[in-house]
Amino acid sequence: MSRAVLSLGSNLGDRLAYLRLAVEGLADRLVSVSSVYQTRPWGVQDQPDFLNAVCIVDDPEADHWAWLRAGQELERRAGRVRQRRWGPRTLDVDVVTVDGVRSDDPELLLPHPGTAERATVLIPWLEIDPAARVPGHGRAADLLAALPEADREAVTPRPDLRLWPVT
Ligand SMILES: Nc1ncnc2c1ncn2[C@@H]1O[C@H](COP(=O)(O)OP(=O)(O)OP(=O)(O)O)[C@@H](O)[C@H]1O
Ligand SMILES: Nc1nc2c(c(=O)[nH]1)N=C(CO)CN2
Repeated sequence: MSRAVLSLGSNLGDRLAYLRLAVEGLADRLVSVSSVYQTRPWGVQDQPDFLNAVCIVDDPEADHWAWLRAGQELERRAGRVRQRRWGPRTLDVDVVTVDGVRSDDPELLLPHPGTAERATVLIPWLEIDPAARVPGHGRAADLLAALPEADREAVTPRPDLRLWPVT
């Protein structure tokens, strides 16, 4: 069994449609999907706000590389053009964790290196798994509590945007 946590983000075009495309592409492996959050950009700040969400997926056949490929295939379907690091994108799928796997291969770093500092990942993840842990870093709830208040305030729930189920 392989259970992965995937972070979804979009800040170009029809952002909700791109997040839905990702969730629909994962539908047969979905365990749970967070609400949608509107988030101020970190990294490169002169770009539009993101919509972010996190989903938990499960597939007995999939190893961590399979989850990376699945995410990249979804980005391809969303017509993602790889431009600058941390820049705007139609769809970003990051593999946050896969079970307790640790990897320092630059093609697939696990857990995803930004996780412990990103309220945009921790808040949606904790919504669907309050006991979440980042391998090597501890409880997601403690990591979130240690972030500056401004980081947490930059993440706003958007209950008006339904991601899953779509109907
Ligand atoms: N855990 C991971 N999830 C997704 N991609 C990863 C992961 N670890 C390494 N990568 C690699 O990162 C590259 C994609 O980076 P990308 O352009 O999406 O970075 P970014 O989204 O701008 O920044 P960040 O990864 O810090 O969010 C791919 O080549 C992929 O192989
Ligand atoms: N708020 C927010 N900012 C970002 C995000 C993201 O998903 N949400 N992703 C980035 C590239 O990985 C860069 N900046």
